[in-house]
Amino acid sequence: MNVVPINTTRASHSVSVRDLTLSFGSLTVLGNLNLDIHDGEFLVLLGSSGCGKSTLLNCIAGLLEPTEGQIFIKDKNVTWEEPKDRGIGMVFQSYALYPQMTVEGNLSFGLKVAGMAKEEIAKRIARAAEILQIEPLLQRKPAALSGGQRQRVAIGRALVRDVDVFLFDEPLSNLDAKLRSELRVEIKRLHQQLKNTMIYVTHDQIEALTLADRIAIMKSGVIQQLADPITIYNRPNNLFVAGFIGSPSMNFLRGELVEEGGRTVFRTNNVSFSLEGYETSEPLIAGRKVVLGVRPEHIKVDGDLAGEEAHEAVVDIEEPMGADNLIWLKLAGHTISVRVGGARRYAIGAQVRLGFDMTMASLFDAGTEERI
Ligand SMILES: Nc1ncnc2c1ncn2[C@@H]1O[C@H](COP(=O)(O)OP(=O)(O)OP(=O)(O)O)[C@@H](O)[C@H]1O
Repeated sequence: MNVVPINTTRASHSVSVRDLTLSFGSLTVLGNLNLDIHDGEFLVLLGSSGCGKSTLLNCIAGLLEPTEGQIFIKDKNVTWEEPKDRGIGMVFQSYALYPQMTVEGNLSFGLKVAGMAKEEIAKRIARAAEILQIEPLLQRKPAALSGGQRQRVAIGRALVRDVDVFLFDEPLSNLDAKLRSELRVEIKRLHQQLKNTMIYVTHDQIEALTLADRIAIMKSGVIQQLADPITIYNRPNNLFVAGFIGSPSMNFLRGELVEEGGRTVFRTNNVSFSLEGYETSEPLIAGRKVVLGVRPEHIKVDGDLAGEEAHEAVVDIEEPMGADNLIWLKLAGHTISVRVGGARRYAIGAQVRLGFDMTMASLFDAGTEERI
């Protein structure tokens, strides 16, 4: 008889959240939430303000005690462990540096308190300073640092602790746009270099799409979809995810599935759209009220069309954005946006022909709002 050791049947999880419920009095912020984060994974918790992402991160960090459920880090049940005993390092939106200490003092403080040997502390600070390129700043105090430099020091403080898991709570949201994109690239490089598990909270979809191995997109304390960024972008689970990700937003057309010439087509305001190329494992049954979602870059205009079905539309307004030109058009009683190359310009009122790339479209049930 073959005996399979229990732990070989389980995937390697760095962090596991099991049936987590967190309530503040009568307000349940997280209800029965489950999430497994792989070893070395960069997981982004994404959602709008108040959806519970910081609450989830704080439960993992040990800053909030779950009402129910358990949390495992590296297969150890840490539900009742102190934050300092969880093998985590946390980086917050506010840098929380000690103003009276130098950068070096800030980096070494926690290690000194933990009683670490001087040589080991020096070694760790040198390594962190090199990785984060803050060597020239070590003797400065936080007041003499820019926001980006302060946040690097805050990351350094987590780095010197040599933790298994990094937790980031909107670390870039206090920085201006340019710094934010620079530090975003650095955090990505840091992850590629260290290969630690990182859990990163943000409401910024660009941060989520660019940094994440997987995104957990949340609404009202519930994970709506957990998948890699391309899947989230191209095959959103439901209307909420489809509308949250993408800028400008996906175009949504409300209508109905109808039978026409032996095929099921999408019909809205008396205009029919072929669904040829749309992939689904469900049968498309006539009579169902649906929402058709198409991203602005998945609509072909005039010369891009290659003999597929096309519809007349009228240019309403255009927004040139340099590399791209976003045109807003009236089509079948809807206003939709289409992304074309920056060099292509359209006169207001011009008539164009549009074709939807149904292989990239999304169809949702109008009632449940779930993907078909
Ligand atoms: N200590 C608390 N007492 C009562 N309610 C709280 C407490 N902390 C958070 N909440 C509530 O829990 C919900 C989730 O808050 P949380 O901070 O997790 O949201 P978030 O998604 O991180 O949003 P943000 O991006 O604004 O921080 C909110 O409705 C918030 O008002």
